[in-house]
Amino acid sequence: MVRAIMHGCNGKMGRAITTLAKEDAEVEIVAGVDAYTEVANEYPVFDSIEKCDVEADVVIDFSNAKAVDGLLDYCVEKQIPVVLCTTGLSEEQLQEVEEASKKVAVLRSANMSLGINLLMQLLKEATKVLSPAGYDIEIVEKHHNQKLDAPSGTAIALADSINEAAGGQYEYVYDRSQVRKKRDKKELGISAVRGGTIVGEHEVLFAGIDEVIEFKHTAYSRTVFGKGAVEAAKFLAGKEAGKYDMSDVILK
Ligand SMILES: NC(=O)C1=CN([C@@H]2O[C@H](COP(=O)(O)OP(=O)(O)OC[C@H]3O[C@@H](n4cnc5c(N)ncnc54)[C@H](O)[C@@H]3O)[C@@H](O)[C@H]2O)C=CC1
Ligand SMILES: O=C(O)C1=N[C@H](C(=O)O)C[C@H](O)C1
Repeated sequence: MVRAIMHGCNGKMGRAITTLAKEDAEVEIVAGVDAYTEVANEYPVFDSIEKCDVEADVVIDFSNAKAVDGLLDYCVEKQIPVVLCTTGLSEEQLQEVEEASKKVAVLRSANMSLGINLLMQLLKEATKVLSPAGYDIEIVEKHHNQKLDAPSGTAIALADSINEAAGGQYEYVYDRSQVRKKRDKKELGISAVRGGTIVGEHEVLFAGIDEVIEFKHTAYSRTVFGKGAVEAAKFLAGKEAGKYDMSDVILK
């Protein structure tokens, strides 16, 4: 049985994972952490990770970028592997993730779903053919109106997969409203839409002369992310220090 601390336990994803863990005989949430504690939970809940004194094999994190620094310090100090799913991390924080992964196992992924992780592989193949052929590449993501960060971590991760396959030639463009010039071939546009309760949509367009190829992933519920996170937690428990990602869990 893998004992997990749910960091961000009272948020949308924390609640989804609490439900999934109850149905899974191989994982148990032994404690939660959340800045919001005004609800009843079936496990002890602390209002900050530093206060959590419950023994565990892994931390699952879906919280807030501001909470990630303290979480990494805690996991390094207690030597607990961490599945880091929070998005919107700064460049400095990504560097801290690198440093932490030298001392403890860290699995960071902006998207825990099987579909998006497969899409990242497919995009690399498409890019190798369509980028040299001059196709323009644009990403459009849509999310609910409660989301704090934009563009989504997934949109950036999809762009990074494309750029890796293209030898790093693309520059990401998030806003065209301040310039009056034609699109450069080396641009990779990323646009964010926010509204209602959209769980998560990502579209990648390869636009050429007289044809457009579109890849689209739609998440219809948070369960797709939750299932991936639970599998990642089981995979990461007991692993040695290092940087892991979802391809280690689901695409091997
Ligand atoms: N990697 C993936 O597959 C996915 C990542 N996410 C990301 O996960 C994060 C959380 O998403 P949601 O659950 O939708 O957000 P949410 O806003 O519903 O939940 C976040 C929770 O974190 C809590 N929190 C805030 N500060 C905290 C702190 N210092 N310590 C502990 N808890 C704290 C909040 O009180 C809240 O309950 C976001 O960054 C989101 O983009 C969301 C879905 C999938
Ligand atoms: O905040 C969300 O909801 C989501 N965030 C992740 C992201 O930023 O990519 C993943 C998913 O799309 C849902």
